[in-house]
Amino acid sequence: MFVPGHITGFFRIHREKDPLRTGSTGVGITVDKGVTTEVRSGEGRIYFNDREMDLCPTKEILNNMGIEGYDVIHKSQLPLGCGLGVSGGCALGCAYELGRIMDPQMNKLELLKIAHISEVRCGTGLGDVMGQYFGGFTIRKKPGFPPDVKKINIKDKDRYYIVVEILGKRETRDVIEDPNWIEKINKVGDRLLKEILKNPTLENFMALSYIFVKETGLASEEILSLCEDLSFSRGASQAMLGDTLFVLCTDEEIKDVLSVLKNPIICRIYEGKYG
Ligand SMILES: Nc1ncnc2c1ncn2[C@@H]1O[C@H](COP(=O)(O)OP(=O)(O)OP(=O)(O)O)[C@@H](O)[C@H]1O
Ligand SMILES: CC(C)(CO)[C@@H](O)C(=O)[O-]
Repeated sequence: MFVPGHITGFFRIHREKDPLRTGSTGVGITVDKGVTTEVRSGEGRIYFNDREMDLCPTKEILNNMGIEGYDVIHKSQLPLGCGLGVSGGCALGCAYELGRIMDPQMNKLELLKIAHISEVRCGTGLGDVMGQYFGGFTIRKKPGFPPDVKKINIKDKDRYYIVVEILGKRETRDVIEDPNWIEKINKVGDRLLKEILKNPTLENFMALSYIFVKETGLASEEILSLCEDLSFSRGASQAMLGDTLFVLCTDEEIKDVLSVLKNPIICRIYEGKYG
């Protein structure tokens, strides 16, 4: 099954003892590049782009669902650890494929729940699977489970591109479990969430995402400087939580956007839903 990549522009961390109540509020968007997951009879091995790997969320789901005798095969168009929600895509894909084997009638929200818990336990995500489940441009109004997600209709979706440039890797866990970062993220994230709800447009999402990375200090100098160079586009910011730039632009702007970047990945907005 294909699960799209997900980019969070800004967020707030909510941490509780119960992993179901732990999560993030915030805003993100799914793109048409992502992860495809298959399961085959095997010995519980996990493969990511043909490499055997102990990928924490996938392993957690295999253990949680207590299903034996299968290997999980992830093929991803995007790398892990770059703020593109790839670990969440692996988690949701794995839960769905195992669910299909265990009980084809299994409630999809139950599978989303299993994927969310695995992301929280591994420290690899707080809200990506929610955005991936609903698809498109989403505002996560409440953290964790059950999801309270507002899906925003995008007028003229096909006019837009999301262009991504990966500059490096960053482990999500190093940020979301650090009290100093949590304090900064939550202060700014709370305020911006109120702002987006007043005017939930893609352009406002990009503008607020840029304010978020500037005010929290999460962006590198290189990314901030690229964002300045891309000010002619519909907006540019850093994908949470990676050393990755993302840009919103239209057909008319894309040529100039690409001329600023070295290794751009050109994506479209993906609005498919899994529920
Ligand atoms: N070779 C590897 N073997 C095992 N685990 C790996 C390997 N490479 C990466 N990982 C794991 O993959 C996970 C990547 O999670 P992370 O949340 O940082 O990335 P992401 O989901 O792609 O991005 P984000 O959550 O920021 O959108 C981490 O748990 C990391 O330890
Ligand atoms: C924590 C996070 C930014 C990591 O990708 C994401 O899971 C989110 O928005 O909750």
